[in-house]
Amino acid sequence: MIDVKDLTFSYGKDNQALHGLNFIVNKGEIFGFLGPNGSGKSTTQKILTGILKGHGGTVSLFGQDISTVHAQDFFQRIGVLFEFPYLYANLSAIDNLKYFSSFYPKEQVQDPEELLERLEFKRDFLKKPVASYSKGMRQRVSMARALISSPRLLFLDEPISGLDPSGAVLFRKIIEEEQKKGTTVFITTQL
Ligand SMILES: Nc1ncnc2c1ncn2[C@@H]1O[C@H](COP(=O)(O)OP(=O)(O)OP(=O)(O)O)[C@@H](O)[C@H]1O
Repeated sequence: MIDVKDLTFSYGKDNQALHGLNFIVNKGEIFGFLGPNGSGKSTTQKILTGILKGHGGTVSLFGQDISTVHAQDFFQRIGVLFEFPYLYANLSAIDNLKYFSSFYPKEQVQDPEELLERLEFKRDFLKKPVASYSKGMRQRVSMARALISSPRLLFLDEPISGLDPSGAVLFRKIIEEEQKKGTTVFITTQL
């Protein structure tokens, strides 16, 4: 599902973040990508999810080199939970999810309300703006955003950050449920 060969990346001339990284993730695996602060985890995930361009080496997802795949086709097949939640602060959880769903074919999209219920999101806040949410609530909406398109490949950057212990247990359960459906999960986390 993921094949990374000799991956290199530099921020500018003198700041090489990745020096020849190699790994393979098989279909249906939950793959933990671990490393201390500054070791290049987020940089790698950003390259794998098409956000950061200009890498050296090759990255293949679904058996295709990502630099040759059409952007829309690529984004419709993956789900991403970012390190910093990319949500619209003035929109509610439901409206954020409706907006992000509009980028995917209808038959692929999950019902936002059902998804948030699965993530044990407080019903009272469904229609309140994201700006009024706690960190854990935002993380639940971000997870819903990653799952909204029923992706076959899921990238999760520090998924349990900001969650209390019961939230962390819930997220682990959801990740395992996704794996049982055949989804491949790439989890970035610190050591
Ligand atoms: N936007 C950027 N501009 C310049 N250098 C960057 C940028 N983002 C990351 N770096 C550098 O690239 C290297 C890898 O950083 P990266 O954020 O990928 O590591 P990380 O393993 O995800 O760290 P953390 O666990 O702290 O999130 C670091 O030396 C960092 O300073």
